[in-house]
Amino acid sequence: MSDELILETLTVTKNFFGDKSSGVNNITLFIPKGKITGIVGESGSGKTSLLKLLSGHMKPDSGEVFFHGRPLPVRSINPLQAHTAISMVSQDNSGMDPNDTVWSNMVNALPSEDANYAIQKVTQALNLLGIYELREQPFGKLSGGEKQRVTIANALINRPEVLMLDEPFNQVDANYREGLQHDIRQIVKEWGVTVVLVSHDPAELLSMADELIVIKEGEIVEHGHPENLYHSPKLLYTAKILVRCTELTAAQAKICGIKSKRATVVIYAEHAAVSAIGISGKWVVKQVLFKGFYEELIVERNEVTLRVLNYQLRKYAVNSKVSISIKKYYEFGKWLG
Ligand SMILES: Nc1ncnc2c1ncn2[C@@H]1O[C@H](COP(=O)(O)OP(=O)(O)OP(=O)(O)O)[C@@H](O)[C@H]1O
Repeated sequence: MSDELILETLTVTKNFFGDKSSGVNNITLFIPKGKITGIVGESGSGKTSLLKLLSGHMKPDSGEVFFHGRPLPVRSINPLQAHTAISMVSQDNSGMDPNDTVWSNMVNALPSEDANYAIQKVTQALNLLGIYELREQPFGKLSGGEKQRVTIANALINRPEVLMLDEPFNQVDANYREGLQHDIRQIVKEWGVTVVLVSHDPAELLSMADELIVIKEGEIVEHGHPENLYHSPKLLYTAKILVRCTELTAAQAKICGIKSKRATVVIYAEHAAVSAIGISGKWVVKQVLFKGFYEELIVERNEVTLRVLNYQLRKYAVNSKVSISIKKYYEFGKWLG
């Protein structure tokens, strides 16, 4: 059964300088209802522009955005029902007054002047994100992570159908980040809210998103289920964004024992195994990066540098000689770059 769609774009283009060098170009996409769609791409590829177009914050030069199958007009001073159904959390917490308390900030954002209604809504939203105790704090005095929680609570206050999140976890430490990710997944499950998530963190996108859209120079270049994109990327660009990997030329790949006629060979860190014994032992450990329950080794041979995962902690010291075996590799032609 195919997913019900909530947002669609049809050949949407928005350029800032009259040519294709900025913004987004000719984008047709479908956002499934009640799912988390992740948008990934290098810096400046057009992710935020796309969110603004999808939420009616920006008018396309051409093409159309549809919400529930109907054209979505650009926002004006009096927002339409469709606009209140789409809530956006931007990177800069804009819209929050740093000198005002969390409570006042949130009450002020509500359209109704009914005090009981406001108390109920704000209390609900703060509890949802587990931050009711922050209500009397000035927004500007909160930590980065607390600010993010408040901004997300504020965006959820009117129970939107779609929540757009533009790098919502970038100021948050690892523990807090996981808690916030968990809460958002819970809200998606319980409310059936649709999330569109822009992030630079591949681990976050792979674990949170149901669908991933890869964007490059303002165009969608690949899309699909995160697991499929991780294991079978069509483009080198996608592999480099999502995976801890090493990119080699065909000549460099030869040093790893790989014969390839393609322009580029990519080796994922988890597909290279290290051992202290073996016929070659020609690789030298250059760096040992402690990662908790595993290490990432940077090994070198004839100026070829590889990233390798190692689960036998402290087994290999810097400058020791090791053997490397490659279990799997990916080849990319020039035209797929
Ligand atoms: N209001 C604007 N005026 C002029 N150029 C803009 C404007 N907004 C975006 N751009 C340009 O359009 C391109 C895409 O920008 P956008 O912010 O959408 O990228 P992004 O993928 O979100 O980047 P990042 O990951 O760095 O946040 C960039 O070259 C940017 O400079």
